[in-house]
Amino acid sequence: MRDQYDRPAEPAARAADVWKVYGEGEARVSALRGVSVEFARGRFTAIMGPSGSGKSTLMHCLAGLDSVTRGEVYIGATKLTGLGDAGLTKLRRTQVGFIFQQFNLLPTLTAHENILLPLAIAGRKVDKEWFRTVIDAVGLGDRLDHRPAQLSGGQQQRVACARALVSKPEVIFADEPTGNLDSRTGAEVLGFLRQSVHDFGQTIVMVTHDANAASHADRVVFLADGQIVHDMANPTADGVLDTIKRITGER
Ligand SMILES: Nc1ncnc2c1ncn2[C@@H]1O[C@H](COP(=O)(O)OP(=O)(O)OP(=O)(O)O)[C@@H](O)[C@H]1O
Repeated sequence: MRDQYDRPAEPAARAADVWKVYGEGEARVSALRGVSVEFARGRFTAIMGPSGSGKSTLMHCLAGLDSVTRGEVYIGATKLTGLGDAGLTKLRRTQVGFIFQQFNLLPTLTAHENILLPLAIAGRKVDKEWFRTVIDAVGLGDRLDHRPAQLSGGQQQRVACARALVSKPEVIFADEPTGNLDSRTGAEVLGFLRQSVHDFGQTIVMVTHDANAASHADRVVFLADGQIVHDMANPTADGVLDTIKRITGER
């Protein structure tokens, strides 16, 4: 079945009763305790919660960067749990895009080369028209030959956004994408992420501590102590702040 945008109807990513336990004995930590959540296609979702609530663990499990102790994870129709290392590597290369707080660009490569690196590694052909569309959207046309050190933080993060988008992944996972940017530049990057959801139907899941950043999303999922404690549609910064205060107060 497909939806009105001709996208498959299943969620872009899904966790079903996921548990993640680190360590043993005295050092045992249950970072995720029975998390079930679906991320609809073409939506921008923020994950929030106090420090240590399991946000990064959930993102890493969803992206196939970490294994789950119990439960199941899907990217599109692909079940990650049970895929071997080779299968997971292929999935991460073809179906998942990443945006990190520290940009994670290779310093010796130009913006152009950085953007195309994941496709080169995966041995995939470049769709030139799509590449142009992405470059125009992030507004990097005149910076493509620059190396990261010759770009501002905001420009570097836009290169990272283009790198994530160019392979048309099922989901882009963004880990504190504005954490290293001032508020104006951060807002530009968030505006661009929002636009890629609206214009290209991209699915984005973003971990953030910033209520203002979360208010750019369609939905905010709140974690506390490894469990989902609240799910908010059409968030406002004030609504997000109130919820965070309530969750922190209840702990
Ligand atoms: N590799 C690991 N080994 C042992 N414990 C871990 C490991 N990774 C995370 N944890 C623990 O799991 C819990 C959840 O951590 P996680 O990093 O997912 O939280 P978070 O919400 O992303 O926190 P923050 O906002 O501080 O980044 C914490 O108690 C943390 O100490």
